[in-house]
Amino acid sequence: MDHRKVDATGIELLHDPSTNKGTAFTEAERNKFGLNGLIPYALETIETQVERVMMQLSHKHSDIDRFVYLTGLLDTNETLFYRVVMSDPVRFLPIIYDPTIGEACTKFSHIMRRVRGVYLSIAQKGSIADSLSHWPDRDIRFICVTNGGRILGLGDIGANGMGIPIGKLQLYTAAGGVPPEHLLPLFLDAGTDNEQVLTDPLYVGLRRKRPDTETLYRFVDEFVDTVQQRYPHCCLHFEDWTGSDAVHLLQRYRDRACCYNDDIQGTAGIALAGMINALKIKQGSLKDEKIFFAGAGSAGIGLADLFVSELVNEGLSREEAQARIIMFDEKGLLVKSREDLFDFQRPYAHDQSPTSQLLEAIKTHKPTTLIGVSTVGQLFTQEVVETMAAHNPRPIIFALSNPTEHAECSAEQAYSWSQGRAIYAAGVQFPKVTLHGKTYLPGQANNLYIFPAVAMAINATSAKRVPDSLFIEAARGVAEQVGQDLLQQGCLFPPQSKILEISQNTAAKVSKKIFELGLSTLEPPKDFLEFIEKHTYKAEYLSYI
Ligand SMILES: NC(=O)C1=CN([C@@H]2O[C@H](COP(=O)(O)OP(=O)(O)OC[C@H]3O[C@@H](n4cnc5c(N)ncnc54)[C@H](OP(=O)(O)O)[C@@H]3O)[C@@H](O)[C@H]2O)C=CC1
Ligand SMILES: CC(=O)C(=O)O
Ligand SMILES: [Mg+2]
Repeated sequence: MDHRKVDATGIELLHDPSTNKGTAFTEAERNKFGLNGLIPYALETIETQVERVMMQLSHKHSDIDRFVYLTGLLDTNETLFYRVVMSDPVRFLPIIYDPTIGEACTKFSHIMRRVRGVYLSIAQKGSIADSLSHWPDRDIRFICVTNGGRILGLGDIGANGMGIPIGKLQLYTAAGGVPPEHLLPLFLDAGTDNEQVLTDPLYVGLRRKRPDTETLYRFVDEFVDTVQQRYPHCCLHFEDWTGSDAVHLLQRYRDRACCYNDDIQGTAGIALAGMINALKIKQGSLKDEKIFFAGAGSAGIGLADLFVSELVNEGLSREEAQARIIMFDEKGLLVKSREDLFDFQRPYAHDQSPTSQLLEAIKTHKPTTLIGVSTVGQLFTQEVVETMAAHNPRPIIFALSNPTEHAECSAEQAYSWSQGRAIYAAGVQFPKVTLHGKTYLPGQANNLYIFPAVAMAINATSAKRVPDSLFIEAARGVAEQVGQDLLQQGCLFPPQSKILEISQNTAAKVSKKIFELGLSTLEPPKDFLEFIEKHTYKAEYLSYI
């Protein structure tokens, strides 16, 4: 058993979830650390403790109850929490993450028991350094930060959105093997425009409307500067910001800080992985795809930009690549004559006639791929899917919006409305579908395959920056781990039962790229997988000295 030096004793040791082992403290530890009398007599193994957790979970009747129970476990015994979750990722990822986390966020202020992470409010602007200094002096390597501006497809839910950084960082460990002591979830509270939230008597955030963009960005500047001073090796992970802020803040910091935006870059990575494998199924090439995006926000733009980069890698000019992409938002097609577009949307506004009708736009443009990043559940109606199937022998349809009720169409709808011809994936894991005797296995096109692996690579290499090319590498790494057996059933992504192993393989590839790009000052390892494995967290109790 590996050793760990601890300073705490007695109750303090038991009440710190990162040191607590409960009934698994050994006799020697009980004697040495003043634990006798504080723990029942039995000396248990972690396996027995897992058995007890599973038994308690079997008495819960809904996923939100299981979420609350597991959150309580994390607050009590971190090692046991990760041991349970990592023992069966297929069962537990949908509980601690998407889709249950969507419900947990909407109820965040109501189900809250113990606070987790750091909350910095714009009301305390000017004193961020002081507030951040209250967090224990730890080697923080990653901060996942949101302002709750666009949580999944749920819109602005203010401080209730803190559930997302907490959940994303749990996946860093459970799916990517990044040690939990390096992780800090953080909420930048600049208010909310959501009236229902503002008038909820139990709401835990700042009760005021969001400020103008300039005021918000000055607040974020102060935050980024403070983090760089206090945690010089920290990578900032931006998550679920309002679309235009997400894109603009990434542009603002990407060249001067180690940071990335998961909705923009991580989502693009998983969509590219899906596309690589969809093209294997239809035996096509990316150059021949005409890609239609329903949604032109942070995820849509991130995907479009990464596809363009990949097409440029394949020899197309940037303009030729951009011409293969059509975008459609709440107001309709992105066309040159529109005056309401953001700078980052303009490259995708073509010289076309405007329309606000999705079906009409799809009929006119006859795309080969349709990607939903609109936040709008059921946007892909039967007619939309049938039109895609009428123009394409194998239409590619990705319904990426989360959680489940926000998916643009379900797996069953996509397969049945296309007579089983759609190559389909969604942001959530839909169950398999049997149609006319054939079984289809929809994959989960979720950035969960990308951000834990990229984070692990950044952690192991101490990378200084996080360029888009790392996400292209991650996409290739994920795509190549999907066997022919899965592709034959229409599944574009690797099995989540092996998520840690998959992330390690992906991280090995990404870390090699980090060294090639000169983004790490460490000595490159001979064996990248072994290098990643050495950095991987194991949910095992250490022996305390
Ligand atoms: N599967 C995954 O891994 C991921 C999934 N997502 C999901 O993608 C969705 C979008 O995220 P994100 O891009 O960050 O959000 P944004 O708010 O930045 O963008 C949403 C976009 O959808 C457009 N839109 C709204 N209503 C419609 C409509 N009826 N028809 C067409 N477009 C519409 C908006 O237009 P306008 O600006 O005009 O309102 C905007 O362009 C979310 O539901 C999120 O859960 C995000 C990241 C990862
Ligand atoms: C998965 C994710 O990041 C989102 O839906 O925003
Ligand atoms: Mg997100």
